[in-house]
Amino acid sequence: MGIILGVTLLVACFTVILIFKLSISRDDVSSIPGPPSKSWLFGNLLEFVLGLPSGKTEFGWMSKYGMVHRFKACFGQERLMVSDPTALRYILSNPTLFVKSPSHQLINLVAFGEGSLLHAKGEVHSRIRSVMNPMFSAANVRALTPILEKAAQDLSERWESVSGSVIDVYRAMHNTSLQAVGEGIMGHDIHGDTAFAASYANLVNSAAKRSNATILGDAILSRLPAATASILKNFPPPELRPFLDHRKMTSALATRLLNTKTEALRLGIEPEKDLFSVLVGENAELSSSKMTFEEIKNQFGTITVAGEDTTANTLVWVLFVLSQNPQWQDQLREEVYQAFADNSDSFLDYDRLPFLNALIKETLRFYSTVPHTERISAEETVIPLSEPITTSTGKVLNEVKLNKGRYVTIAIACYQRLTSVWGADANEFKPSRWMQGEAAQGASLGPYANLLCFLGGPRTCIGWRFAILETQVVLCELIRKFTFSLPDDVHLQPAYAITLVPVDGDGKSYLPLRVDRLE
Ligand code: HEM
Repeated sequence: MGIILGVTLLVACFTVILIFKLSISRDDVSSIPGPPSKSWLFGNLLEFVLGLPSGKTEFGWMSKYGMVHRFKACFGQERLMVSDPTALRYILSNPTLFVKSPSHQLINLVAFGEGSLLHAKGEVHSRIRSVMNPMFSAANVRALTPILEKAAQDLSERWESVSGSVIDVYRAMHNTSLQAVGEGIMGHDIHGDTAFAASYANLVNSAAKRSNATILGDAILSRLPAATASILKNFPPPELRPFLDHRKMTSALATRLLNTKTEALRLGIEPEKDLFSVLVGENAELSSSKMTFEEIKNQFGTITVAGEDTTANTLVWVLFVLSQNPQWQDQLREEVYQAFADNSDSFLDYDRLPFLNALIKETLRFYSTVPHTERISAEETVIPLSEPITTSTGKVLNEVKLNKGRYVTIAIACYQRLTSVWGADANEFKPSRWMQGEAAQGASLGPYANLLCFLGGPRTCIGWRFAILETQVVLCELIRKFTFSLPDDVHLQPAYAITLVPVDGDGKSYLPLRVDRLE
């Protein structure tokens, strides 16, 4: 009798475990076609993350396996790669269902602290966004035009004395972008603050490093229990140390700047134009949704990192393209001369220069500054598709069922090469596609020109207007005064370093251009 009872209990337990296992593995991911895995340890990540030129791997997968396919990450983990517009809209409009991965969250926490826009989630994120969105309104950003023009003029003055030589335009764009973010957003010359600039450079260099070790480190960080984050925030592993150092550096500076801005407000002094002064003023008027001092403070580092590197690299790619196309330089210069000659307002309306904006949009489409980002499903869910998928067993899926905890790669660069959205010439760099209005077919995804480069939904890039204005202003200043050419012996290709950067044969981020002053 005892034996029968024991066996019955064992069978019952086994059945419960089996049902549980079947129920958690019943989603569609494993049956979706994708590239064969290269190894259990790295899956397909080495070719995806380190492959050169960056983008070649995922564009190849997309044309072979379609807009939604499966690939492998470290330790045999399966992930979905998504560029299907319908699926992307669903993922982006549900930020509490598709959350950031633990390793991204840990990095954001170490680098920026609690309440940073890049780290906050759920209701805290919604509240902070609702307070900060007006800070980046079209009017507030447009009011920064003179500050951005000054940063661009400082650069062109520095270049006067080196005209005729080959300059590392990559470094120069990063310096100018740091000046623009510092003076336009913080109201402080962080570019001239050597200790800050050095600590920032250290952080960017650490973040940009990609290797077998960083890929593995990322996979391990993602598997640590959530409770370890509060310890690692202040005692991070060595590779995250520059992030902590920079958080401390930014925190001290931000406290000083915020105290000054708050005191100016209290004394009724006319606020400066910088966006943090605007935020301090607007936040003081609020009651229930107010941001705390600590929350505002933690946005300083967030904005520096999110705003400097991305915009600088956008400028880098536009100048890379122009340096090989003198006829586009002439066309742009002609348009800019004309616009300045005709302008009678205090600011030039840069949005009204068709070729300038066509070049910027095409660069953001073709050289997507942030080529991809990732999310994890926080719950079981079903992703709708715009085109059906045929699984490895021949089943046709009109939607994809996902278990909780599934990784989804948001394939920004792939979406921006979809022939169904951009036309048969999607793989050509062609500014003229923007000259007759919008270039994309279908409903809009992102905030700007139907591009996904600034993402979409509630976690859309908050600084996209600032990025566009900075790019417009710097390009106009430079093209009025200089010509650019790529030396014959320089060979560069795009590489993934969180953002997309040009690298030489040694893997160094670099853009050496011959810069000549126009008579
Ligand atoms: C061409 C330049 C830029 C590009 C391509 C870009 C791209 C992006 C992308 C793709 C995201 C979403 C990341 C994710 O959730 O995984 C993002 C978020 C963000 N960006 Fe930008 N960005 C640019 C410039 C800027 C600038 C100039 C600023 C600030 C001045 C800025 C501030 C932010 C912030 C704070 C977030 C987090 C928003 C949130 O989660 O609510 N970005 N950006």
